[in-house]
Amino acid sequence: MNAQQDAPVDSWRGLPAAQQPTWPDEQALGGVLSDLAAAPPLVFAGECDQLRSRLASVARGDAFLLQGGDCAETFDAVSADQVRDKVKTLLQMAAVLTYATSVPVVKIGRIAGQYSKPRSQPTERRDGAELPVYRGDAVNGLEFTAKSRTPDPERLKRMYHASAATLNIVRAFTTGGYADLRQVHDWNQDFVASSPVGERYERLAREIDRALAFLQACGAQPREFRSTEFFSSHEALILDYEAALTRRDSRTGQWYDVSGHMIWIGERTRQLDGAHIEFASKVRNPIAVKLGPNVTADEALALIDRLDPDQEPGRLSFITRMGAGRVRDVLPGLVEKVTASGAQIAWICDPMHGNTFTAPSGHKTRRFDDVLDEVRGFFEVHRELGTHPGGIHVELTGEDVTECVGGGADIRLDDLAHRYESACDPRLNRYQSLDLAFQVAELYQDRIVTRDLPRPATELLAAD
Ligand SMILES: O=C[C@H](O)[C@H](O)COP(=O)(O)O
Ligand SMILES: C=C(OP(=O)(O)O)C(=O)O
Repeated sequence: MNAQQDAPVDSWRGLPAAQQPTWPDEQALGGVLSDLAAAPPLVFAGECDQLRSRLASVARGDAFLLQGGDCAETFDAVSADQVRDKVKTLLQMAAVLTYATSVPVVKIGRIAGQYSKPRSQPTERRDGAELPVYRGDAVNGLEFTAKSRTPDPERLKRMYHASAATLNIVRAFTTGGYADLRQVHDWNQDFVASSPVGERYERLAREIDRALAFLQACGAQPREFRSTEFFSSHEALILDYEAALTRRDSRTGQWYDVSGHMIWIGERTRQLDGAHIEFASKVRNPIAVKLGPNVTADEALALIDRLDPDQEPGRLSFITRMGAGRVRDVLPGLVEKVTASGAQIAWICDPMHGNTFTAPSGHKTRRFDDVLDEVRGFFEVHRELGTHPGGIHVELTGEDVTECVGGGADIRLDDLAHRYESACDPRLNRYQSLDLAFQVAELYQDRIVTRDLPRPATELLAAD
């Protein structure tokens, strides 16, 4: 790949760019950006193409997407154990979903680049003091002091190195034997045995067990048992960073943002005439856009015109985050109009961002039941319209944190302070994530039955 300086993708500059940090020292920023422009790519164009083709299957209804990870990654959490636990949780969820959906599950982490956050307010007040709000480790520190909250461009370099280290660990875990499907299934069985609501999931776990035993008895040792494809993604928020990591692909001459396989544009930065959409329109990565409850179908169609004018399946995904109370009202009109336009979009449900509230203790939190209800609404709408519920996008961690309430272990509002570690929004913990995967699996199986599609052959073997 050629370095970005050869012919920068520059058309976004000069357009209104929401949510950008105010760097105190432009010269220092310039130095950092030229170092980043000369740095090796974090991902390769061919890998982004591979993901685009996997997402094309999602858009066509032949695959399901599981995208998940931290709300905000932090530099301190770049450790083998923490990255492993996140990947492990996603692999466990994916195993259940693969069985239930009988289609490939495309796995994408909110990982190795999710270091910047759009915020509702520019400043935060505590005990009479007002300071700039925390915008993610790529920009400033979480600690409430003037020094820590001052944006520091050197952090962009730390983001690059943290992403590289994380990707290295992810690649090792997903291809080095750790992801072996039989081992992942053993972990799931442990979860079913130890979860207070595990009984509910026993049937599914037993069916998977039998399917694996059957394949083993047949002598099947597919490579896919031992390693798995796993892609990275993050919100493309700080455009100076993303542009510095944009390279021309020597094979095709096209531009790729090599900071991650998929990038998404958030609900707060998706203005049609804004810099983020312009930047995303110029790179060949698969792109996702978050759509909140106030989006109009015309806006969605205009986004397709800007980002996917050739209507290429896999190029564009819409991640809807309507809230449990709105999804059934807002989503149908949107899906109907987009489908009528002929565009093949992958529809993904983010059941987190429309369901946040502040607990009496002051913690931002989400109810597991609301999360599940939004996913249920998403499935209902797609079932009604005969369209494909393409996947879920979730904020989660592999740790036993107490940030969201409810789920099998029934975390209560009073428990939130016990282990609340998110640097920004609340994540499902490991148990809540697996609960969600089992429940989504059930929803998907209901859909298979409803649409009268063939049941998974392995399921027919499991005569309950
Ligand atoms: O993750 C999403 C946003 O960055 C986050 O919800 C914004 O939070 P705020 O409303 O506390 O700024
Ligand atoms: C900020 C985020 O979401 P949204 O843009 O949907 O608010 C996010 O997913 O981190």
